[in-house]
Amino acid sequence: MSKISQSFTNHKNFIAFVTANDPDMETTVKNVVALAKGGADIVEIGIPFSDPVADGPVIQAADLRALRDPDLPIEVIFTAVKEICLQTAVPLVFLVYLNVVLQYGYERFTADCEKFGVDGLIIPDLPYEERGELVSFTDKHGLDLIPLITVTSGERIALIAKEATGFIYLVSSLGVTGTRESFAANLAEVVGQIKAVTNVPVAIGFGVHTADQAQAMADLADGVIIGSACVQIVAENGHKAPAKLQAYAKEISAAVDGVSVGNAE
Ligand SMILES: O=P(O)(O)OC[C@@H](O)[C@@H](O)c1c[nH]c2ccccc12
Repeated sequence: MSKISQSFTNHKNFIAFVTANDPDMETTVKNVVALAKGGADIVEIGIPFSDPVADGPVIQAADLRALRDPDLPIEVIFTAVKEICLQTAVPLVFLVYLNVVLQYGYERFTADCEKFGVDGLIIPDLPYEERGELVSFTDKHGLDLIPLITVTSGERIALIAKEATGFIYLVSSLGVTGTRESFAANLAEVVGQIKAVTNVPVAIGFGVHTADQAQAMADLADGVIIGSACVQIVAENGHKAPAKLQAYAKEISAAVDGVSVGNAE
């Protein structure tokens, strides 16, 4: 069992997201460590990208801040990962657009993930049909390739779920990342469809920001993912973000931990 799926054993997960190099790499390292200290069970690190099509305004703005230095080499992000791993054992996932991985090269990218301590990848613009080639490399290097499932995918749900490792990222509602007040009405039903074909844990993301919402999502599934709300804390607090993120993670993980594991099984 992978380090990522293991983290769901007997326990609902809070998965946090921050963009790398926002506002700088040193703060990113501190932010990830602070989220883990506050109780985040997994941390997603976003690799900044010039055309983040799945992202709403908050994460787009973070990408712009991170890319003010347009030649940010991926190597710098790998070095930061190594630094993070010296300070915390929290599983790490890269949220990365396909073009970045293609440019760096499938073998080199996945080998470096293994070498520096990344446990999984989420590639929002990688279509299910095109994951085959990459899977041979993620398998070779012990990485989970975490698929996104949307509530509209109908019969595709079973197809995608069956191949998943690590966890399944269930997108709470159509559109781009960013905080919301309501979610697709049939989330429980979709979780049921996924559970019918796989034991891989399901975490729900897109739009969640309050402790109450996090609790409701953890109640429906095995975990909850929060991105834009964390990134907004970074935007508002800059170098002082680590302490604020730690406090926020503490509040969210208390809400998520309060949900008993029997749900959504
Ligand atoms: O920002 P939100 O609405 O809390 O959603 C999580 C999300 O930020 C994170 O998982 C993510 C960041 N960029 C993405 C692109 C596609 C899918 C998911 C993501």
